[in-house]
Amino acid sequence: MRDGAQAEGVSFSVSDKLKIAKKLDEFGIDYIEAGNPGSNPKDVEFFEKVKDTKFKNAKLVAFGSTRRPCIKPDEDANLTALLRSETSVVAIFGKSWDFHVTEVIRTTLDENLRMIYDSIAYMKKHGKEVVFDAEHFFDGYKANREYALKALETAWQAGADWLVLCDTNGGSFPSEIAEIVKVVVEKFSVIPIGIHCHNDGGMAVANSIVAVEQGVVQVQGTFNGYGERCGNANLCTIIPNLQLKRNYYCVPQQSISELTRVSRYISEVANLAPNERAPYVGNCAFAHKGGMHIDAILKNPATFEHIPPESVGNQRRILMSEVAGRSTVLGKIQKVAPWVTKDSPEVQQLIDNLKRLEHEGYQFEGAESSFELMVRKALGKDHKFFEVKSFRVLCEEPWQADYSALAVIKVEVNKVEEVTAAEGDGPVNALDKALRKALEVFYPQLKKMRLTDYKVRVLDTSKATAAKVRVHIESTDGERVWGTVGVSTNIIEASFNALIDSIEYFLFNEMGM
Ligand SMILES: CC(=O)SCCNC(=O)CCNC(=O)[C@H](O)C(C)(C)COP(=O)(O)OP(=O)(O)OC[C@H]1O[C@@H](n2cnc3c(N)ncnc32)[C@H](O)[C@@H]1OP(=O)(O)O
Ligand SMILES: CC(=O)C(=O)O
Repeated sequence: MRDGAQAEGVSFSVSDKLKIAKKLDEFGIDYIEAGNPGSNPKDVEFFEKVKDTKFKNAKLVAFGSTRRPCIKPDEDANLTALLRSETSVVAIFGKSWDFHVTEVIRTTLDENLRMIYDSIAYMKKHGKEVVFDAEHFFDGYKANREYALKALETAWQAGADWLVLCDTNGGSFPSEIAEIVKVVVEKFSVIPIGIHCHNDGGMAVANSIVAVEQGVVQVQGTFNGYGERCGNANLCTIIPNLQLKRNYYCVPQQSISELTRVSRYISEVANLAPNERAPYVGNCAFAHKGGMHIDAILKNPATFEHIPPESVGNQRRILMSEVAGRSTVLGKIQKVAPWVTKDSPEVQQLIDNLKRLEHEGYQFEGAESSFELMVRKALGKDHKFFEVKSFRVLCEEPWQADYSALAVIKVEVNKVEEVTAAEGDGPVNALDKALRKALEVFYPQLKKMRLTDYKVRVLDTSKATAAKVRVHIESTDGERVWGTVGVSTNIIEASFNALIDSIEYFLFNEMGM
C-alpha cells in the first residue's frame, strides 16, 4: 500500500487505505506496509484511525527513512512519526549504494552507516520489529560490494529483524539477482532475508522468484504491480506462481481462489482499469480465440491452460471471431438449436457468414449477442418483436438549444403503430431515447434496460468522413451484460443496428425464448 500509492494515477483516501488493509488481511498477507507517516498527514491519519481495527493475520508496517545526517534519532521528525504510528513493525530504508550516499544524501560513507545503525537501534529500543530495506542494494553491490555488504552488516548489528534487498531501479537481471542473493543468504544465515524488486526491466516477478529459490523468505510486492515508474513486483503473479507451481506457502490455500476478486477490488478502489492481460487475474488470462485452441479446450482444458482458471477465481472465455472454427460457434448455435452438431451444414454456413462479416468490418468478440441473433435468423428461430417503419434525426447547433438533436420514430407492433419523438445529447442519444419511448408502450420491461458503453471505431481511415464505422454497444438490465455490433458508412445507421440488436436480444431473454 505504501509503494503502490507511489504509482502514477493512484491517490488513496484514508478510507480507501482502511478498506484495502482489511482486504489484504482477509486474503492472508502477513505484513502490510501501509504508509509513510513522515511523509504526509493522510498517512498519519490512517495510522491513527487504523488503531481501532483488529487484523486476523497481518502485521501493519509503518515505513520511513533512516535519520537525517548529523542529528540524533530522537531529533529526527521521520523517526518520531514512525513511533507515533504505534505499529509493532517498522520498515527503515537506508542507502547501501555509495554513489547515493555521496550524490543524494551528500554525506560521508561512515555517517551513512551510523545513520543506519542509530535509526535501527532506536527503533529496537522502542520494542519494534525492524525490517531494514537496503535501498539500491543490487546496484550498490555491483559498484562497491564491500560497502553494500557493510550496510547490511551494520543493520544486523543494530538489531534489524529482516534484511531486505532492494532492486530499487528495477534494472537487474534474474541471473544477477540469483548470484547476489546466494552470497547474502550464505553470509547472513542467522537473519531472514527479503526481496523488493521494481519492474523497470519487466523482470520484477522473475527477479523475486529467483530470489526465493535462493532462500529469501519475504517478498515485498504490490497487488496488480502498482508502484513507482513501471511498478513493483506483482503479487498477483508471484503468489500463484510460488504457491501453485513451487509448493511454497504464501497465503492460506482457500485464499488463492479469491485472487482475481481481490485484484479487481484493489483496482476498483485505486480507480484504475484492471489490466486485461495480467497473468492469472486478467480478463484475457483464460480467453481463447484461435479456433484450434477452442476445439482443444472443449476436448480437454489442460491442452491450452497452464492452470484451471477457477483455481485463482478467474474464468474461461471463448471468443467469437474470424479465427474461430466450428467448435467455437457450436455452443452458441446449440443454445438456440440443441440438435445441431459440429458436422451440420448450418454450422459451416454460419461460420462462413461470421468470417465474411468480420472481413466487412464487424467484430463479434464482445458482441456475441449480435451473433446469436444471426444464428436465430439463419435457423428460422427468429421473432419479429417490432418493426421500425421510419425514423428521422435532426441535429441543431448545440449552443442554440438545451439538446443538440431531435429524433422522430415510427414503430409497429402487432399492426399497431406508435410515433414518438425525443431530444438527446447528440443524434444517437436522441434516437435511442425515441426508440425506447416508442417500444416501452408495448414492452414496459424495457425500462429495466440501459446502455452502459458505446464505442465507435473508424474502419478505413483513409476515406476520412466517408469511412465505414463499427459501433459496439454494451447494455445491461441490472443483472446481465451483453454486447452488440453494427457496421455502416453512416454512424447513425451503425448505431441504430447495434441498438436494435441490443433490444431484440433483451426481449428474447425476457420472454424466455
Ligand atoms: C526507494 C523508495 O521508494 S524510498 C521512499 C520514497 N518515497 C517518497 O519519497 C515519498 C515520501 N516522501 C516525502 O513525502 C518527502 O520526500 C519527505 C517528507 C520524506 C521529505 O521531504 P523534504 O524534506 O522536503 O525533502 P525532499 O523530498 O526534497 O528530499 C529528500 C531528502 O531525503 C533525504 N534522503 C533520501 N534518502 C534518505 C535516507 N535513506 N535516509 C535519510 N535521508 C534520506 C535526501 O538526502 C533529501 O535530503 P536533503 O533535503 O537534505 O537533500
Ligand atoms: C525501499 C524501496 O521502496 C525501494 O528501494 O524501492
